[in-house]
Amino acid sequence: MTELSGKVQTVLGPIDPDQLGRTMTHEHLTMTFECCYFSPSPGGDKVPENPFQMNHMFWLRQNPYGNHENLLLQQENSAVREELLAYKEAGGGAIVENTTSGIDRDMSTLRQMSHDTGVHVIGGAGFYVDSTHTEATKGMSVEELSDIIVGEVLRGADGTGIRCGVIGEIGTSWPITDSEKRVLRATAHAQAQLGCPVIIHPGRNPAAPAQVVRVLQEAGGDIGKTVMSHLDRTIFDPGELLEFAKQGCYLEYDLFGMELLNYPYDLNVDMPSDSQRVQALVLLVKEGYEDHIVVAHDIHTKNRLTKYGGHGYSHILKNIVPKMLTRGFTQSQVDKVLIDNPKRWLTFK
Ligand SMILES: CCC(=O)NCCS(=O)(=O)O
Repeated sequence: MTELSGKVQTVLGPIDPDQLGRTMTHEHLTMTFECCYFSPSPGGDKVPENPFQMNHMFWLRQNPYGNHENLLLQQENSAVREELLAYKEAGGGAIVENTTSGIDRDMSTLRQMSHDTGVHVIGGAGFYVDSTHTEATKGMSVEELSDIIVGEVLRGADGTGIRCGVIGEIGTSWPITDSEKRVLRATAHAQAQLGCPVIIHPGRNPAAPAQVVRVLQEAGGDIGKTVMSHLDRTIFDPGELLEFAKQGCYLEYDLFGMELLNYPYDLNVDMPSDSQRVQALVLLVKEGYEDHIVVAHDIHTKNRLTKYGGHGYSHILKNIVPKMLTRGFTQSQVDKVLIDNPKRWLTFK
């Protein structure tokens, strides 16, 4: 299709897919999540100006979006570089960095981090959720949006010349907005032209993933080359999960390490524990979906870095994989989740 056919495109250039190794398919290394600040409930404890002290750590884990400083991951480049070295040491090979326009994508920093650590980094093209779309973005046609996305993959993003290797995370809300629908159609057009991987951030409703798939499909998208993110906070009923799995996209559990009592964006949601996430993966494997599962931590706040007492980017490799093996996964099934599925998804057609 293009000169990228059969390759994976990293921020340091195209590579042979076999070079990837174990891959987290949804992380952020540098970004801001200020768009999604969520004020702690009135009367609740407040953390002071400098929140990163031992006595505030439990509060931050429970209220990650209720403190402005916690949302500024882009201030932690040197800590993240150290974490990438630890990730490599733990057996990690690659990371898909899903920061798109709207949450401070920084391609030059990604390239530097990859260069310094030897971890392959795949950057993301396209746009995050509507609340971060500029007026200019909201005014664009599907064709104009698609041209931008294609340009970010073929020529580089944000004027850097550093090229994205995946479209997404493409942000959608619940209910989905008109601007987000246009971005989704543009994503499908760009994917049809490039034969590239796509990754979606669905709205926070169990019906959202299927709605997104419909919009992509109607616009000519390749669902078999698309990851649906955040299933752990989106679809809770096992029957609904298996119904959605029939769509044929990759099924991503990407909030490993995030355990909290009250999910601030929807208090009706009971955020699963890591053990419950593993149970969901076991169900998917039992039902024949082992070739469709991918996993990650989606680190997007400071408190999840090991520097601040968090789990870091190696948690899945160090703690979740052993748990998967005790819950019936074979080593070959673990390798599919960590190596084979990401590799197949990330390789350009
Ligand atoms: C930018 C990171 C992101 O979107 N993470 C998902 C957060 S949540 O929607 O699951 O709360």
